[in-house]
Parts: sequence; structure tokens; C-alpha cells
Amino acid sequence: ILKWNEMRHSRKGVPPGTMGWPFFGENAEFLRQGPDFMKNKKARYGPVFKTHILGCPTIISVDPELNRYILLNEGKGLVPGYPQSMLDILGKCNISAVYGTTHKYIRGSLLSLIAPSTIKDQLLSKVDKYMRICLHNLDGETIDIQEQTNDMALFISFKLIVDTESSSVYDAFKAEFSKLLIGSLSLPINFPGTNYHRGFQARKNIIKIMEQIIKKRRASSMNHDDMLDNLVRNVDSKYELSDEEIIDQTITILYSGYETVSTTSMMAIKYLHDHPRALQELRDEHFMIQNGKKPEEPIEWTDYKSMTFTHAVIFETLRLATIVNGVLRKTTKEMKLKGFVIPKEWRIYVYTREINYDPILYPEPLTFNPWRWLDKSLESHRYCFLFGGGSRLCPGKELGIVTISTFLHYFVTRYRWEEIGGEEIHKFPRVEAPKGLHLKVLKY
Ligand code: HEM
Repeated sequence: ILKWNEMRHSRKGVPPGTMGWPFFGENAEFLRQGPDFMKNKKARYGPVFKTHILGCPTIISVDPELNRYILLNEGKGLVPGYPQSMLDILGKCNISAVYGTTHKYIRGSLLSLIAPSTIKDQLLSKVDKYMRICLHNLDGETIDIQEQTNDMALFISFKLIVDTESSSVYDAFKAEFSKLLIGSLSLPINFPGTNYHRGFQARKNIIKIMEQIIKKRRASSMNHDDMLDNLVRNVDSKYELSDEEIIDQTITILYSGYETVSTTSMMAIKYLHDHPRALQELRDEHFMIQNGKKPEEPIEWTDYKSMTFTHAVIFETLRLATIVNGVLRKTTKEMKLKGFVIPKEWRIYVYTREINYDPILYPEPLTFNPWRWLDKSLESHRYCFLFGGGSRLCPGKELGIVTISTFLHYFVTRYRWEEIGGEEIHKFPRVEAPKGLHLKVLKY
């Protein structure tokens, strides 16, 4: 059967590699071995190889130059290739489901909501206000920092989108959102009881919640200072979206900024705990900002811009923990890449994890060394893909960094903490602490 399956997928010029079993491919090995799966395949077949994972024939590229080429050349037929369950649950107007001019339009509308100038004038003060609420009163508590950062990331993005809804609306939304999240990463089997089915129902319920809020807003003359109002009333924006597009846009913001922001925040706390010198330097930076202020005064844009070491801690956390392993693309036509034939509709896994541990780019790559990022040229290096690249470069980069920086500001100036339990953290396929990461928190 294995041989037959190889022959079925064999095409002249396609990169070397193996396809595993029909239907299942090599998914089990890929998930079990993680980064070692990539290393072993690379050692055997070189930096570009074929396999069958996540339900599709897939080309994996570990080659930094090819990865860069793929990210920068969507127009040549290298479009996003995320799994069907993700596309179904995030909606057909979701940014990852659209290409060409529609992508430009949806992305333009998104950027108008979260561009640095909007963060400076409108969003930062809100992130500050809600972060204080999230990190209020933890003195003497034992907390699961994973749960805490998950709640923080969702609560803050929700409040940026819909500012004045009552807490019961948020609670209802949160319950549905966690089902949507699990469903988006499941096999697309639409049968009652499956995660996919539950995720799809959660999407329908989220749509209902959002439609009701939009209806209420349309019926009232009251203005709300939030993203939803900007989208619904289309104030000062050249982007007019339908209700379906508005709802998918809000789901996109919540979904894309959730796990990335929460996991980076959790891992930063972990690394800072393990590296007291870095924690001290970070604290000094934040106390310096706080010393010039009254307790109720929020962080301002100039304060944020002065957080040089915090910025470096965030980048080093993203690198060392590899919050994003890579991105998925698919070909819209047969094409040649690096001399290989890539058949139409095949997935390409642009695997960027390895470059994070490149000893030439990052000497002593396994050491947590935020100071390396004080050299700003590292961020703009041609193979730095922490936030993706090309026309899909993360539009939420600044908002993500602002949120994590504000989180670190209040956490390190208000509290000190000790880990209890020394819990395990998985790094692949996602960064997570399966049993949580528990901390004893005390007032600083
Ligand atoms: C530390 C935080 C973050 C990291 C590491 C991160 C990383 C990434 C990466 C690697 C991509 C490229 C995906 C691809 O090429 O297919 C991406 C895209 C994207 N990110 Fe982020 N992100 C972060 C925060 C955020 C936040 C807060 C938002 C919320 C607004 C956001 C919204 C998006 C969207 C909408 C895209 C798709 C862009 C497009 O297709 O044009 N991200 N992000």
C-alpha cells in the first residue's frame, strides 16, 4: 500500500520525499516527532521535500531563501493554504480566505482599524485601561499564567472591538469563542459531537451575538468609540464592508491576535522568571516610566516607544519559543520552484522555525538573550519571519507588541512571582502548558 501510495503521487521533477499511508499520510509522525521530523527529512532529502500531512500532499521548505521568495510572491500563484476547517469556521470573507484585490480591500479596512496611528490616538489608552482590570488584585494569589494571559488577550481584543456591551455579552461570547477555536483546528467532519460541528455551531452563535449588537447600534443614534462603530458607521474610512464582512473581520481580529499574544506573554513571564538579570533590566525600564507618573495615569505613546528592552524581550521570546512555526500556502497552478515541479493545489509549508535557531544569525541560539535585539538590524534581516512577510506580513504586529508591552509593564511593576510545580511546556505543534503554568504571585 505504501508503494502504491508513493506511485500515485510520483511526478517527474517533484521534490524528493515520502507520502506515507493513503489518507493519513505521515501526519502521526509529523505531530509526534515535530521539529525532529523536519530535521530528519532535511538530512535525508535536502531543504525542500514532499510529504503528506494535515490531510494534503505537502511540500515542506526549510530553505530560508525559498521561504522568502514564497512569502513575497503571492501574485505568482502562492496563496494562503490554511486547512478547510479553519476557513469554514472563520468565514469566507476572512482575510486568509481571500486573494488579489479582495485581499487588498479587506486588509486595507483592517489596517485602518489597527494602524500605529490609530493605536497611538485611540487604542493604547483602552489597552491600558483594560490591562489594569485584568491584572488587578493578584497579590497573594496562585494563578495559572496560561489561563490569565488567554483571558487577557481575548478580553482586551473584545473590548477594543465592542466597548460598551455588558459583561454577560462578553461571557456568552467567550464560551462560544473557545469552541470556535478548537473547531478551527479539527478535522472537517460535520457530525453532531465532533469538534468541527461544535466549532461551526459556535460560529453561528457568534454571528447571532454580533448581528444583535449591530442591529442595536444601527437603531440608536449613540456613538461608540470602538472598532465595530468604525466599521458599521464607516466614519472617515474608504472601506465599506457588508455586515457579513464586518463580522468576519471582527472574528479575524479576535482569532489572529489571541493565541499569538497570549502565548508570547506567558513565555515572556517564563523566560524572565528563569533569567533574573533580564527581569531586573526590564523592571528598571518600567519603573523609570512609572516614576514620572501618578498611579492613575495611563501609558502614553512616548512611554511605549521608550520601552526598548521590553521590545527586545518580546522579540527574543518570539524567537526562542517559536510562537509561529511557519505559514501555509498552496499553489493555484503547477509551477517550478528551485528547479522542482510543484503540482497545482499542493500545500507548501513555509517552515520558518529552523531559522530561529541559526547560530550565524543568532549566536548561542538556545540561550535567552534579549540584548541581541538591541541591534535593530536583526529585526529587518531578510530571514526574520517572526511576523511573516510580504503582502501577508502581520497587520497586527504593532497592536500585538503594544498589548504584550502593557501586560509586562503592569505585571513586573506590581508583582513578583515564583513558579510552583515546574510544569511542562510543549513547543510543538503549538506552544502550550498542557497542565497550565502555575505561579505564586506577591506584591512587588
Ligand atoms: C505576537 C503577536 C503576533 C504574532 C507573532 C503574529 C504573527 C503573524 C504571522 C507569522 C502572520 C503571517 C501569516 C501568513 O503569512 O499566512 C500573521 C498574519 C496575520 N496577523 Fe498576526 N501575529 C501577532 C499578532 C496579531 C494581532 C494582535 C492581530 C490582530 C489584529 C493579528 C492579525 C493578523 C492577521 C489578520 C493576519 C493575516 C494577514 C493577511 O493575510 O494579510 N496578528 N501574524
